[in-house]
Amino acid sequence: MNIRVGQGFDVHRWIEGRPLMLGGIEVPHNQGLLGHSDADVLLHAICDALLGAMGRGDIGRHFPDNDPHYAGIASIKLVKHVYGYMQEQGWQLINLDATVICQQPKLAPHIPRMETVIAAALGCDVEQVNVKATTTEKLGFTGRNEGVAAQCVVLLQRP
Ligand SMILES: Nc1ccn([C@@H]2O[C@H](COP(=O)(O)O)[C@@H](O)[C@H]2O)c(=O)n1
Ligand SMILES: C[C@@]1(CO)OP(=O)(O)OP(=O)(O)OC[C@H]1O
Repeated sequence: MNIRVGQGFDVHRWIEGRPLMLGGIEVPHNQGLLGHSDADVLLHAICDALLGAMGRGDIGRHFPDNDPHYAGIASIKLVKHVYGYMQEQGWQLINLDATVICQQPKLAPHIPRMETVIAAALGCDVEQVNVKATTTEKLGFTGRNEGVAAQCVVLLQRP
């Protein structure tokens, strides 16, 4: 049995006039995040954690941010693509634990739906997926509402 850990981290800046996509769902808010894709910072951290565990680089290597094909793309499609690599190489998710770091909005009410969408994209049970949220107590760039950060740790196994 081969077991490997992976971690991912990403940051996107707040911007007016875009929907806020987080964890594959639209969270009602007066701002969204800037990015080449839909800027779903949580899903990007998840992609990087999975790619890291597999030893396959990072999200920008697979989905370059200067490729028009990925302009505005729903990041859940990128997660599904990464899941395709996992299947090709025989990797199974043991568990995924992620944290979204932002001062606002309050994410707790939306987290169960994010976990359901993420688990569906990764072909696993929702019990294998845990999403958390924290503020930074108004400190730093997240505390000043300049952007949102996310981090993720995954454990994969290959029988
Ligand atoms: N954007 C956020 C941030 C936090 N939460 C929830 O509030 C709890 C307390 O957060 P602190 O940063 O004050 O420790 C946290 O554990 C989350 O449950 C949230 O929903 N959305
Ligand atoms: C998701 C991708 C897709 O082009 O673009 P962005 O939305 O800019 O996101 P980022 O985390 O900066 O870079 C990764 C890219 O792969």
